[in-house]
Amino acid sequence: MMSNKVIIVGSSRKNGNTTRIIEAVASQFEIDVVNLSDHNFSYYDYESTNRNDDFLPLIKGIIEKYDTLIFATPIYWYSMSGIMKVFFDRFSDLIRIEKEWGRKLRGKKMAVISNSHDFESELDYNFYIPFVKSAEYLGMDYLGSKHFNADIPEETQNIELAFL
Ligand SMILES: Cc1cc2nc3c(=O)[nH]c(=O)nc-3n(C[C@H](O)[C@H](O)[C@H](O)COP(=O)(O)O)c2cc1C
Repeated sequence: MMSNKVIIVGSSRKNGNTTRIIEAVASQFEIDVVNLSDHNFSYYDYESTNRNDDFLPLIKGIIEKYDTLIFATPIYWYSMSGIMKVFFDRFSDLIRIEKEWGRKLRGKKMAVISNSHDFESELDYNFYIPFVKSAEYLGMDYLGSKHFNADIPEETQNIELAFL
């Protein structure tokens, strides 16, 4: 069955906490997964000299196939992971050189899955603002977020995702 939801994972390690949590989410909810580590793309370039790297085919494939994009990232320095930030920066290509693809994001849905060694109630800063504001800018509907404590493996059993 083709799912119209995809989890886009961006972590500095491929077999770490984020991947483990997302494997559990994906199997419980039958959601496809794209791991950014499987793709080669570089940080945003105003000259677009990297226009032939993996970013454009990757995002176009995601836009064509899915209506809900769930971004999964560990918390690194109170922010999304570096690879996820680079992926987000490349959305500027969809605003500058591939505008028709940027417009196709309008009306799609965005959600976020984060993890760290804290409980969600202990996050005393708004980690999710870049996602909320980016969704708003891109015309996407922000559904919400779910935070996992990577030290509590039981959290990945019987997961409830309020945003789905
Ligand atoms: C570079 C780096 C920065 C981190 N910064 C934070 C942080 O600001 N707050 C926090 O709670 N945990 C922080 N952590 C811990 C990670 O969020 C946590 O270990 C997470 O589960 C790692 O997921 P991963 O295995 O997919 O990398 C950091 C870890 C790394 C490697």
